[in-house]
Amino acid sequence: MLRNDSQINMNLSGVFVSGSHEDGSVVHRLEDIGLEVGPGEWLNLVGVNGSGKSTLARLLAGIHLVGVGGVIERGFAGDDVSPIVLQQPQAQLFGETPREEIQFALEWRGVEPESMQSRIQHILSATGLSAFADKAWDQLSGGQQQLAAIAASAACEAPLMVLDEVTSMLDEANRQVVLQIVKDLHKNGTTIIWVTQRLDELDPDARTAALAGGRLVFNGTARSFLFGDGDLISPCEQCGLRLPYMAAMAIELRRLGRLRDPLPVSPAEWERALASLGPAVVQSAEKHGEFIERG
Ligand SMILES: Nc1ncnc2c1ncn2[C@@H]1O[C@H](COP(=O)(O)OP(=O)(O)OP(=O)(O)O)[C@@H](O)[C@H]1O
Repeated sequence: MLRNDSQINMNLSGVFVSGSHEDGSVVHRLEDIGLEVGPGEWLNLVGVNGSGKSTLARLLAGIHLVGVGGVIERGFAGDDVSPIVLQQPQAQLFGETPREEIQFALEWRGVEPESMQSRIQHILSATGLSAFADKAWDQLSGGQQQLAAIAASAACEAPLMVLDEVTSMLDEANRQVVLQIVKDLHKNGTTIIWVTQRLDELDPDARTAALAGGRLVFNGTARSFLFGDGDLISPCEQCGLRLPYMAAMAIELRRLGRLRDPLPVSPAEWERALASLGPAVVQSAEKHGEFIERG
């Protein structure tokens, strides 16, 4: 394991990233970001398109960006660039096959040759890529290439891993595979930065930071991001994001006096909440059933 034992938080203060458009006008990709990330945390990054999620994700991974200013202390994550998986895997593949990709990642992290083969086999099998391990990229689908990029990053077992909308091109089965791998890494102490547009996949208690126009506009739990603290318009809606169907239903049921705070978010919480409601509500929820079935 290459984990850094340091317990020092990662800390960003007054961070900005500015650039310029082709016509020379200045664009602020990030402005005045103050954010702390502790070792072992899971931090969701959310926001509409162009709000600055990918820029912040790259900064947190330790990638140097042109036009950056402010204070960035990487604490437990150390000085090395952390494994980062992007939405478009093609942009980051170095090897010619999934096996090579994973091997390159392990070599980059300085893993001893003796443990390399077992780690490669383990992650190939966990991602369901064993049968495709030695195929060239042009024989693999976009989703399989994405899985290979995730496998290579996960195999590193680094103190921090950044995933930028990595499930957007995966089918439901592979999305679940990836979520499980990342959850297992998190359980073993890896800090996770999870950029997502899928608000229905947020764990209710996971810290969630929301960006709007390059600024950090919310930093709290996913539950309070979705429902607010008695606000008329929830932080989620204030950011211009649409509430997931189930969250909107929970708010409506609260308005009707059928549910009380804390409102349910996870499938397990919904099962408990639905048990206390009448069959009409349950049928309506089941019509939008994927969420319930995942429980
Ligand atoms: N290389 C770049 N140079 C200059 N401006 C950039 C560059 N990359 C992104 N931007 C601008 O910075 C802002 C934030 O972009 P970023 O990709 O971080 O947003 P995002 O929230 O990840 O968007 P999306 O959800 O569409 O991926 C946008 O206004 C974008 O146009």
